[in-house]
Amino acid sequence: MIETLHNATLISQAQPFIELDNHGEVLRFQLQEARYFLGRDRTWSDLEIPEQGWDVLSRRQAVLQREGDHYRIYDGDGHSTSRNGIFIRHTQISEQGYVLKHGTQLEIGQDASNQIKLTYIDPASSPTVTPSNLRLDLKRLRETPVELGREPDATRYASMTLESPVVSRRHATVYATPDGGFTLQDHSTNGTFVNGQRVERFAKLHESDRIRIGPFTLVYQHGILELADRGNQIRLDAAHLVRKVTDKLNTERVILDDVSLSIEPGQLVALVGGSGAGKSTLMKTLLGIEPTTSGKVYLNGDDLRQHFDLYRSQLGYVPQDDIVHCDLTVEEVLLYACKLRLPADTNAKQIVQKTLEQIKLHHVKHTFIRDLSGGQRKRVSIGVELLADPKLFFLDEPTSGLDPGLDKEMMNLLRELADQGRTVILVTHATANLEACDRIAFMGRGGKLCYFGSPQGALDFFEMPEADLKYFADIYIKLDQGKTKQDVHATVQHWATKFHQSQSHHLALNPVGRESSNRSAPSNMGSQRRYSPVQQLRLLSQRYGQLVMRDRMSLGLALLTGPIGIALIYLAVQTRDPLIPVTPQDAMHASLSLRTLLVISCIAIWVGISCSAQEIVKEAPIYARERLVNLGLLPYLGSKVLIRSGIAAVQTLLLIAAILLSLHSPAPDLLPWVFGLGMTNFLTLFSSLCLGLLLSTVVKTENQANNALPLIMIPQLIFSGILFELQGLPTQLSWLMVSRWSVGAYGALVDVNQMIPEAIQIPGRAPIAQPLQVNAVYDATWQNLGLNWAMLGASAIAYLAIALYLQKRKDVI
Ligand SMILES: Nc1ncnc2c1ncn2[C@@H]1O[C@H](COP(=O)(O)OP(=O)(O)OP(=O)(O)O)[C@@H](O)[C@H]1O
Repeated sequence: MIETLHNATLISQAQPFIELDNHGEVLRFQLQEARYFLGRDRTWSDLEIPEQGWDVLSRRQAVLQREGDHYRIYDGDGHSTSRNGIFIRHTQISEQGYVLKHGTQLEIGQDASNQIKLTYIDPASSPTVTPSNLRLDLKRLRETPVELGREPDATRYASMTLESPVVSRRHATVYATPDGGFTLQDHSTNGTFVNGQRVERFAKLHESDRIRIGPFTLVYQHGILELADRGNQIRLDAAHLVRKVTDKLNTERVILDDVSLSIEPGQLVALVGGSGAGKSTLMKTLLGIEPTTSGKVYLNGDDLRQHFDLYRSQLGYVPQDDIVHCDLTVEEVLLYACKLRLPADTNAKQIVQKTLEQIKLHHVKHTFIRDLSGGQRKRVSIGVELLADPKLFFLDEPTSGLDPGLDKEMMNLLRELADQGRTVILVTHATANLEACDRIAFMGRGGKLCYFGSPQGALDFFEMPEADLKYFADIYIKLDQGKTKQDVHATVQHWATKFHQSQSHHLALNPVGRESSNRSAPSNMGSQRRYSPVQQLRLLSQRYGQLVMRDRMSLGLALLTGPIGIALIYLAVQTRDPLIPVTPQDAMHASLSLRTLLVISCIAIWVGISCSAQEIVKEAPIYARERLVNLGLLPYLGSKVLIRSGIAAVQTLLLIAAILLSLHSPAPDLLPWVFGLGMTNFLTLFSSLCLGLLLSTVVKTENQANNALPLIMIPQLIFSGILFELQGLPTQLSWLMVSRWSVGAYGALVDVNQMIPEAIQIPGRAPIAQPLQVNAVYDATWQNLGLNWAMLGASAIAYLAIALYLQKRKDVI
C-alpha cells in the first residue's frame, strides 16, 4: 500500500516512510512492501509522482529494496543508473546502493540549486515522528520575529524546532528590518554560523545564506527559511594526508604517507596495524587536532581544520587516557560534563539518565570512578562524549586492557552507536571482534595505508589461506616481514602499492571533498568559542572544590603543615620569644627573629607550591578534551585559584592561631599584629600557590612536578637575604623570590631594625659594628610594608599571566 501526503501531515507512527521535497512541495510515501520502484514513469513506478514540476526525477530513478529492518536504495532501474543520479553528501551512491537509516537524507540531481531531497524516516528509531523538512515563509511573518531553537516559544513567535542537545532552547531569532530584509540575532551558547562565519550577535541575511545551528543547516532563499540539512550524518574524506616530523637527530621521518580514504555516514571503521604504524596519528589527523604537512580532511565537503568551529560540537573524541576524575561518581562526572558542554537551559538530569541507559551503567551511577572496572571507566568516558550526541565519534584504543568479553561488549556498543547513524572511528589492537566493523584501515610501518575495505576483504587481499577472521593476526606478521628495517619497509611498500592498484583503492579514494563553494572560508584557528565565563567558573570551582574535599588526606596535610611547623619552631626556640625585643638589645636576638620569620615564610611557600604544583598536570588529558569542546582558560585557571585561595584563607587562620598560642606577639606601630600576620601569610601563600600552578603548566608529569619542588625552594632560601648578605646580581635575583618580600613584610611588622643595638663605641677606637646591621628592607613604615605586600601580589599576577600563556600554547586548534 502506498500513501501519499502533502506537507506537514503526519502519517502512521509505526511504518517507515520516505519524503521527497521538491522545493517545498513535499510527498511522503509509507513503506511496507519488500520492494518499491520510484520514478516519473507511471507504468513502472509504484510511487505516484505528479506530472508537473518533478522533471529532476528520472523516469526510472531508483529501486528501494527491504534489507532487514531498513531499505537499501539503488540508483536507476536495477540495470543502469539514472540520468541525474542520487547523491549523499555530494557524492554519488555506488552500484552497491545505500542503506537508508532513520534521518538519511539523499539528493536527487546534480545541480545544487535544483535538487529533490529524499529523506528516510523510521519512526521505530525515533521517539517522535517529526516532519523531516521545515520551512518558514518569512515574508508572511514580517510582524512576528521567528524563533529558532530546541524549545522555541511557539506561543509568542513563529518558530522552528531544532532538536539537538547542542542547540539552545532559544538559539536565535530572525527579525524583519525596515528595508524589507531580515536580520538574525544569536542568543546561543554554541553559536550560530552564517556561511561558516560565527555570528557576533547580529547578522543581516542575504540571498542564499546558509545558517548553521548545531548540526542543522538552514538556507535563506527568496524570503524563505528552509531546513536544508539535519546534519545527522557526517561523511569524512581524507585526501593525500602526509605528515613529516623531524626527530631528535634532525632527520626527517614520514609518519603518514599519502593516506586517502572515505568514510561514509553510519560506518564503524577500525584503524589497525602494528605498533608505531601511525594509527593514532591518523586518527588525530582525521579528527583535525594534528596538523598535516600536506593533504586535507573534509567533513561533508568542508575543510575540517578551516571549519573546525562549525563541527566542534559534532565531534566526539575518547582519547587513550581516561577523561574522567576518579574522585567523582559516575553520575557526577556526567552531570558536570553536561553542564559544561551543553547549553545552560538543558535539562541535565534527563540527559544524564538517558546517557546512563545508553552506556548501560545505571546500576553503578553512585559509584566512584576509581572503584569501576577498566571497561566501565571507558564507558563513562564514552558517555561523557555521548551527552552532546556527536555525529562523528573517534575512540583511541577503547578496548585496551579489556578482557575478551568486555572487548566484545564494547564493540557491540560501538556497533549500536554506528547503527544509530553516527560515524564511528576507532584505533584498536584487538582483532577478535573486527567483524563488527564496516571497514578497516590497515596501516603499515611508516604511516602507509596498506588496505582499506571490509574486514573479510582484508583476508582475501592479504592472501590468507581461508576467509576466516582467525587469520587476522597473521596479516600483522605478513606486514612485518623482513630481517632489516629496509626489508620491512619494502614489504609494507609492496602491500601499499598492491592496494593502490586494487579495486579496494577505488573504494578508498572514492570521492574526496570539495572546497566549500558557497561559503566564505574563514580560518577558524584560534577563533573564540562562546561560553559564559562566570557560569564556567562557578561550575569548575564547584567540581574542583568537591574533588579537593574528597581527598581528605591531602587536605588535612595542607591545613596542618603550618601549625605543626609553628609547634616545631616553639620547640626549638623555647622561651626566647623571637618576635619581641629584649633588653638590653642583642644583635643575636634580631638574627634569631629573622631566622624565625624566614621559617614561617618558607612554611607558607612550601605549602603553597606543593599543594598546587600537581593540580593542572594531573588532569591534563581531561583539560585537553574539555578545552577542545568549550573550556575557557580564564575560568579554568580561575577555579584553581579560587578554591586554593579559599584553602589558603583557612590555612592562614590556623597558622595565626598556632603563632598566637606558641609565640609572644609583637606590638607593631603600623597595625595590629594579628592583621599584619594574617595578610602577610595569606599573600605569601597566594603568591606561592600561583607559582605552583605555573610549575604545573610547565611540567609533563606529576613526578616532574614533585622533583622540581626542591629546585624552586632552594633559591627561595638562598636569596631570601637572611642566610647570606646579598650584593650585586644576587640582590636583583632576590627580587624574584617570594621569600624576599614575605620576610621583608614580616621584618617591617616585627620591626627587626629596632632589635639591633647600635655599634659598640669604645673611646679612642673606631666603633665596632654589630654582627647584624640595620637594613632598609625591614623598615617599619607603611611605605615599606606596602611595597612588600604589593610585590607579593604582583608576583602572583605575573605567575598567573605566564601560566595562562603557557596553557594557551597547548591549544591544538
Ligand atoms: N609529533 C611527533 N614527532 C615525532 N614522531 C612522532 C610524532 N607523533 C608520532 N610520532 C611517531 O610516529 C610513529 C607513529 O606513531 P603513532 O602513535 O601514530 O603509532 P600507533 O600506530 O598509534 O602506535 P601504537 O599502536 O603503539 O599506539 C611512531 O614511531 C611515533 O614515535
